[in-house]
Amino acid sequence: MGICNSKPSPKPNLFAPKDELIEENNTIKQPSSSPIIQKKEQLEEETKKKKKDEEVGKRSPFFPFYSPSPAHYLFSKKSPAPSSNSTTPRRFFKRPFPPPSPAKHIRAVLARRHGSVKPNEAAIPEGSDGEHVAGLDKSFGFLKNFGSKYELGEEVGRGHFGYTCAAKFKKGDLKGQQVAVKVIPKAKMTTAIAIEDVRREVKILRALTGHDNLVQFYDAYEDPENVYIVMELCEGGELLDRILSRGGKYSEDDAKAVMIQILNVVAFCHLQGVVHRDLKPENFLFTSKDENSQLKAIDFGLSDFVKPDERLNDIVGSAYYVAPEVLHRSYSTEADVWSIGVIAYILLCGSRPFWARTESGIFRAVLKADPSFDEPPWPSLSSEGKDFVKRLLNKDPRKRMTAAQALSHPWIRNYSDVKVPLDILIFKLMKTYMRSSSLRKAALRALSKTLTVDELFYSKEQFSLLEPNKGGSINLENIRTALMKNATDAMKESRIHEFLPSLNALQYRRMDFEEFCAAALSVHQLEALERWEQHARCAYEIFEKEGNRAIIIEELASELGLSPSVPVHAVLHDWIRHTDGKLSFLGFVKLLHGVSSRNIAKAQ
Ligand SMILES: Nc1ncnc2c1ncn2[C@@H]1O[C@H](COP(=O)(O)OP(=O)(O)OP(=O)(O)O)[C@@H](O)[C@H]1O
Ligand SMILES: [Ca+2]
Ligand SMILES: [Ca+2]
Repeated sequence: MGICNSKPSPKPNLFAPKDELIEENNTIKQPSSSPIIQKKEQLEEETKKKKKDEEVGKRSPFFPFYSPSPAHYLFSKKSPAPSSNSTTPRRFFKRPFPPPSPAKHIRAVLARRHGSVKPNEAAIPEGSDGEHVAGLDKSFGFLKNFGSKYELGEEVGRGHFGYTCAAKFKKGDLKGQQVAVKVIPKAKMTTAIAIEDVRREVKILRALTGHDNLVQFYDAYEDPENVYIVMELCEGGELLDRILSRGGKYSEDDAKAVMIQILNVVAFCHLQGVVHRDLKPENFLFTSKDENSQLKAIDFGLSDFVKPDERLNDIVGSAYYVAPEVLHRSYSTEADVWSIGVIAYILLCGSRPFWARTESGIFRAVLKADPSFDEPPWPSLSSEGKDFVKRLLNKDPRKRMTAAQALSHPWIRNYSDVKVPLDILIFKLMKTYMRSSSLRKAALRALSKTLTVDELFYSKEQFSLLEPNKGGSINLENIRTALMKNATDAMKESRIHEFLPSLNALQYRRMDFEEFCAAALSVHQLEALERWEQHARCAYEIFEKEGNRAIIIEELASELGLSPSVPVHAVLHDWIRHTDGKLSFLGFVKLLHGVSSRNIAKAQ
């Protein structure tokens, strides 16, 4: 192993069109004025004004991180009034200026969830008491005695769906102990989707709670007016506030410490089959004001369960953090990793990678523009740091690192003793591998032999998490044990059911590390590397010696499982070398990618 070991060189940086990404307006810097509190209509007004100002050559006076929806700040009791000193110091520092990201979710989603505008979905009007809307069942089966157990205190935060208060236990052993309570008014739940979202938020919190970097969930209550989600109180404020209080930038080491915690919890969620869908600095809270305080993921309000082969299609999230494939309506857990890439980019340079004044402008940038790595401070940052961010922000989800892979990236793993968690991806890859033809397995094996020691770090970690026997091999039982060990109680059954059947062949035989490297190898990810061509050439040489054999077109077609409708001679003509009837380099690379009648038909 370790035949190809050239280093990747940085990718060329293409700038976003100037009218979309206006750098000078996209940097986190200290505010020059009191908070700008904008309602949506106000904002549209101001955006228009801004455009006009620019047309006449004036520089916009607005703070760079403009927020199209400031509901959070509008209603926060603690938000400092303009030029007022009467607020608490925390608040003063907390919100001296608008947030660097739109707290709001993508407009269409909000509209749908709140039932305002969706042409083909009957929006049910709110009842006069804001609670009983015809046909909607707003009972959740949660506990009913919230008021007798807790005493609500001051508000600590607010979002689009509810507000969060500190609260205390009224009696019992825990009397006086503080918790946080997210209060979601039932009056706001005006569609079945909105109700289902709350149900799912609680279900997911309940299923996932227990991870160090996930807010501890205690219980959910309801009364005729509200749903109450009781959880641990995080007193250190949002990650967003820390970014702002540092003037927007983190040192590489400080950014790593934050990234490790974010990646850890997200890898965990993905392993459990949950995609968060709203990762942004507002949704990570510090437990205390301490510099080294632990970070916790919150707000699973847009999260969903996703099965291994399933693609989700609803456009959900917050504009600056939304992944391109979400906008294309076909996505899975990789979309969260993109959002982490956006957070990493912001942490390291203080600007957003995709910026525009309008939501559609942001979407265009996300789909088309490459973020800049040329402007300060990027030239002075480590090449590993840049490589890390670029691999999170790959527009092709198949080529993007997973959260567990990101924890294995040299930029992170050399920082401290990071424990790499079990990666959902290896189960997906192994599943595909087990279904592949013997010819493809041989090709993958050849490719895996070209991996460098560095590139094998991740596979080694994953393999050891599957706890091989003394002989260094795994079977179905090892995989079952690892899944059981890593799944939460709520998820055990579903995860086992989702993965084990496809790996059934390992009931009767074992898999050693060498084969595991081939099985758990993502050709798409390797293809994203600068040195892909080299890997492929080296692998072909190995394949020539170890796996290549003369094959006739019909046999190849049946190995590939092509349907009889595919004109095999026309399609596979170049896949076979005419001199000796063995697989050509082209055929080899195609085989590595795996083919199906469908993508062959598409390529025609
Ligand atoms: N456990 C907690 N401890 C302290 N503060 C919290 C806690 N949970 C939430 N908050 C505060 O309340 C705010 C709103 O909570 P959350 O994000 O869950 O609400 P939301 O209505 O779903 O928001 P969004 O508009 O982002 O969807 C958070 O940004 C945070 O400042
Ligand atoms: Ca939130
Ligand atoms: Ca939310």
